[in-house]
Amino acid sequence: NILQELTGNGKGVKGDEKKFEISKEGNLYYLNDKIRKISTYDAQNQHENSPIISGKLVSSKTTTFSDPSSVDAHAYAERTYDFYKKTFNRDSYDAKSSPIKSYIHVGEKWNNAAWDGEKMLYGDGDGKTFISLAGALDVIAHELTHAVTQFTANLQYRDEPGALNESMSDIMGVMIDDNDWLIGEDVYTPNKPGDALRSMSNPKKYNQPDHYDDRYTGYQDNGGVHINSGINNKAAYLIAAGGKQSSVTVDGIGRVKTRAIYYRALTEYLTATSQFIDMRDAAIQSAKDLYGANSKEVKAVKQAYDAVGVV
Ligand SMILES: O=C(NO)[C@]12CC[C@H](CC1)C2
Ligand SMILES: [Zn+2]
Repeated sequence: NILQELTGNGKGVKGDEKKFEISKEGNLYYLNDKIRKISTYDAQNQHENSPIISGKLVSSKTTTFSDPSSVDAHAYAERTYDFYKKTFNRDSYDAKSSPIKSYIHVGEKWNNAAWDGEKMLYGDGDGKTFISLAGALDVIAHELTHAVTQFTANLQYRDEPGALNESMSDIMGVMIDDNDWLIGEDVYTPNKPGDALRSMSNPKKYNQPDHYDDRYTGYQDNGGVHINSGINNKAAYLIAAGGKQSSVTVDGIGRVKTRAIYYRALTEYLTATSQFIDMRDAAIQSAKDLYGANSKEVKAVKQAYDAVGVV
């Protein structure tokens, strides 16, 4: 049976008008997209580590929704769902059209967002480091890509596999969001325009390494998962945009082919314990599968991993 489409509207975290799919039960409207199976809940500031975050499905007396975090969490989850379906023909994070549940207002001024293994959690931010983290499409795509990774390569969340896990989420985050190579810029430091949490084109700008010889080998951050992701992020940037690093020149192949290579590597070749060298091999093999063994795309992948010292 074809579900009747019902369109809701509201202003997002940045004050921009958005439209999205809702449903009506009785005399209330709900953030429940029955077509994509996406629903959005208010966690009412329950702590992010509480075992079970019960939440209230966001409702409204009219088709207009007034909570900006709920508007963006819902609309951006739809955008991410559509990106994966259209770009990779993947139906939700598990490719089995599992429902996507998002919880906003998690914690107190929580400067974070997370996929907790079964649902999306968004903090409101403290208003200085972050504003509501639901307000950035690249953050939502980053988090939902953690879910995709969990159901595919399932890269362990520590050391080199963990940095690759993080990098995959950054790569898909920038691919879906817009034509920049920045992560979190829409919700990071509201009083400092023009900065970002991370840069894939210039990881060092935000204290990430861009070469394997400079990798972090300590114990913080699960063995540097948000630090060493910069190395693979730079490689992905170079494959797409081209450039020169450590006297290696890469001839870029564009964002569309780059994301196809990484999606294929993630879903066909990477495993839970893949190291950076395995990422290089998986990307080369994926490029061969997609474009041919002697293609310029394969050449670009090899050059990029040479440039970041993963050889
Ligand atoms: O990289 C992350 N999680 O693994 C972040 C940290 C701040 C943004 C929301 C979640 C990105
Ligand atoms: Zn992450």
